[in-house]
Amino acid sequence: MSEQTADGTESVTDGEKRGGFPRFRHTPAGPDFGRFVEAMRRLQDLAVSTNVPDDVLADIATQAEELADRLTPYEVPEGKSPAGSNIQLPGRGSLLMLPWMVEKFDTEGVRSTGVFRRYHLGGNGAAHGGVLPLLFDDVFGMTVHAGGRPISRTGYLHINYRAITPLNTQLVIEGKVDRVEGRKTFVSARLTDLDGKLLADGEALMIELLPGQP
Ligand SMILES: CCCCCCCCCCCCCC(=O)SCCNC(=O)CCNC(=O)[C@H](O)C(C)(C)COP(=O)(O)OP(=O)(O)OC[C@H]1O[C@@H](n2cnc3c(N)ncnc32)[C@H](O)[C@@H]1OP(=O)(O)O
Repeated sequence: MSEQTADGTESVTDGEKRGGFPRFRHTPAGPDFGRFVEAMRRLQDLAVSTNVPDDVLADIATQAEELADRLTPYEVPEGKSPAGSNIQLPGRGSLLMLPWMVEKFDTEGVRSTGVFRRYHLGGNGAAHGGVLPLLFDDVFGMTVHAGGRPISRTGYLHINYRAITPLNTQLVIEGKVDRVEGRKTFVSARLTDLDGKLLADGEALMIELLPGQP
């Protein structure tokens, strides 16, 4: 059973095993949303890879402020933006997520492919170590969802960095459910290059939320 709330989400009763999570409706991305997100990603890449003369930067900063001012009137609550729920877009349309494409999403697991970009640089051409847990955690969340398990939160996340993760190189991550024990879903994933070389692997415990848990 669920109830409609004022902001259009549905609050869900205990029996639906969603903890305190509201049920959000999918917000479809319009025809230019993917283009917008990719343009923002280019800006992120350039923001960390350019050294702009002061006089030019003053003008660019003004333009960036103007762009933010144009977007501000359209702010919406969590779950009401196209960002995050459009699986046909890189990173499901979320600027936070790696711009990877989901190629497989079913009870056997999740497979996603893509590249780490300049924005994700750690040092000496390799991806920042902190970006990999973001990728793994998101794949684990999708793996739980694709596996038909209830809304869960990450209890722990363990990553083994097996080799340097290169930028601008097509890579693959595959996640699967290993076992289920009551509220606990144990998941694992492997990040490889297209030749199958293992770059990182990880495992996590995803815990089903109890009624009312945030
Ligand atoms: C197209 C659309 C697709 C959309 C896809 C969506 C993708 C979204 C992707 C986003 C995904 C992002 C996801 C995110 O990033 S979620 C954000 C990161 N995670 C959190 O913020 C979680 C914070 N923690 C909590 O909220 C609570 O601790 C929870 C709710 C998780 C459990 O607190 P609760 O009080 O309810 O439970 P419990 O403490 O009785 O424990 C229960 C059981 O678990 C065992 N246990 C607990 N912790 C550990 C541990 N560290 N190692 C080993 N075991 C552990 C414990 O022993 C017990 O076992 P047992 O005694 O029963 O055997």
